[in-house]
Amino acid sequence: MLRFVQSSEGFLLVYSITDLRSYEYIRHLHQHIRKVHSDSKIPIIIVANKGDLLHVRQVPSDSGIQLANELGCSFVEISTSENCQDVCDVFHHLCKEISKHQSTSTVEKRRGSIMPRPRSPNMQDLKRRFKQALSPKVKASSAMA
Ligand SMILES: Nc1nc2c(ncn2[C@@H]2O[C@H](COP(=O)(O)OP(=O)(O)OP(=O)(O)O)[C@@H](O)[C@H]2O)c(=O)[nH]1
Repeated sequence: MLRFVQSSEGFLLVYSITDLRSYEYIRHLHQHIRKVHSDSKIPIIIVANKGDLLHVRQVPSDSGIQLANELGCSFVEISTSENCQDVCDVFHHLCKEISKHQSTSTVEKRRGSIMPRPRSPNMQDLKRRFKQALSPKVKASSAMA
């Protein structure tokens, strides 16, 4: 699993709204991703599946939203069996987030590689440094006199 997490550029963390344990496991998966990827902005979407099984729901939508906010992820509730378009949309959304993330991190890397130009010394600074350099000599010569 580590190998897959390392080589991935984005994640869909899926739980079932009918299974509280699968929801609780999301936090653990998220921690694992964070350990492997130091980049805190790697795209992660939390997906609540089986949205059609409302009569056996164990996880309210609000809990999913709350968790996603807390972990800084996107959130969507879907039903893979009722609406396969939802599945396409989730993957599409993830791909968009990955490409956005990659373009911003490339810009940041470029910015980081540009060395700041050394500031040329201004006259005030030169005067101050000149005085500083002279002052021990002045003291020494007055002590001799
Ligand atoms: N009603 C409903 N059933 C679903 C949905 N998604 C998957 N299922 C059903 O849930 C069962 C398990 O689906 P799998 O794709 O095998 O997924 P799994 O990870 O093994 O999931 P679990 O067995 O539920 O832990 C299958 O019978 C699917 O048809 C959904 O959105 N709604």
